Parts: sequence; structure tokens; C-alpha cells
Amino acid sequence: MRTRVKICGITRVEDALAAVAAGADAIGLVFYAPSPRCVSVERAAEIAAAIPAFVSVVGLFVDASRDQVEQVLQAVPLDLLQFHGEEPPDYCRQFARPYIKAVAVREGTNLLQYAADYHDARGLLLDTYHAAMPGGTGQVFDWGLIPADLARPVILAGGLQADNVAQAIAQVRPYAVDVSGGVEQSKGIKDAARMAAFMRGVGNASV
Ligand SMILES: O=C(O)c1ccccc1N[C@@H]1O[C@H](COP(=O)(O)O)[C@@H](O)[C@H]1O
Repeated sequence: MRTRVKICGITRVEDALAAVAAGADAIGLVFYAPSPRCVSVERAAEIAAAIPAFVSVVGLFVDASRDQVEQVLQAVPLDLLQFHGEEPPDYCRQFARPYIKAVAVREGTNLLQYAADYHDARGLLLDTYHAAMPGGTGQVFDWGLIPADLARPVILAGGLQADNVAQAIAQVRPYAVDVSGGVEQSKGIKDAARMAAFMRGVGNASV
């Protein structure tokens, strides 16, 4: 099965359509105000409405209040919630949507414990730990820290781009990969050629 691809941090309809044309399986909308990729609810609804069937729309939140998530859900038809902060399991499972849980990985991170704690997550998104940023760092972490026998589907993120994604897939064999900065021309603005090159990199991976 081909590794699934989510292109995150979409802020414009044209970038969403270019991601779909490149072959992305999912696009991500960031609802985290400090991010340069943050979208308004109105813009998110416009982007989501442009996405064709069978491509998922994922909403990314970082330690948002329950009310904030519910307000977004009322206006934007999200398929999946991505929790990218310190959200505990009970918080993640209170919404009427499936979720994935991001984990900031560094030496000593107990991924087996995360997989047990978030046993109903549709995937664990493994991103690079950074002391000052919850994600979207553009930095790769040591993929050797990922156990081979993780009980949840692995979504690999952190510093992926066209020229390292095939190696990442060959080494980690994730269910999916997630990219943001590696396919941008500037923060929040995607680059159609980079998205296409990324998808070719995924296609070139030998697993
Ligand atoms: O993209 C952001 O700005 C962001 C902000 C806060 C939390 C997560 C964020 N993005 C997620 O981080 C991964 C990795 O990003 P990158 O490829 O290293 O730039 C990205 O795929 C998003 O899921």
C-alpha cells in the first residue's frame, strides 16, 4: 500500500487544489493563533468546501479549549482532528470526530506508553521536539527512536521534504507522512512544484 500523505498548513484555496492535484490524501488546516499558517474559521470553511470527495480535511489544534474546537466544527466539515499539544486522552475523545495525537519526540520519549494511552487514536503523529514550538519546526528527529512495534499507525512528520521522504519511508515504514514547511515557498504559502516533487519522493520510496 502506498504511504498516505497529508499536506498541512494550507491557507489558500489554490494551494489546497494544488495539493489535491499532486495526489495528497489529506490537507491540514491550522487553528493555532501563533502559527504563521493559522486560518480563520471563514477561510477554513472556504478551503474545505473546495476539497473533492475522498480527500480528508484535518483540523490541527494546540491545547485549544473545548469551545474553540466545537465552534470550528460547527462551521468547517472536518474529517479528523489533530491534537498537537499536551491534550490528555479524555480531552481528545470527547468530540464527535476521530482524532490523531501528535507526540513531540526526543530521547527518552516513551512512544509505547503514548500508544497505550491514546489507544483509540487513528494514528500517532510523530514530530520533532522543540523547547519553544509545539510543531511545524522544519526539523528532523532521530527516526531510530521509533519502536518497530508501535500499536497505533505511525504518521511521520518533522522536517520532511522531497529529498528525504523516500529515505524516511524506507527506514520507518510509516502508515503516512505529514509535511508543511518542506513544500512551502514562504510560511503558509505552498509551492505546487515542491508538493509535486514531494509526492514523487513518496512514490520513489522502496518499502
Ligand atoms: O505548521 C505549523 O505551523 C504548526 C504549528 C503548531 C503545531 C504544529 C504545526 N504543524 C505540524 O507540524 C508538522 C511538521 O511540520 P514541518 O513539516 O516540520 O514544517 C506539520 O506536518 C504539521 O502537522
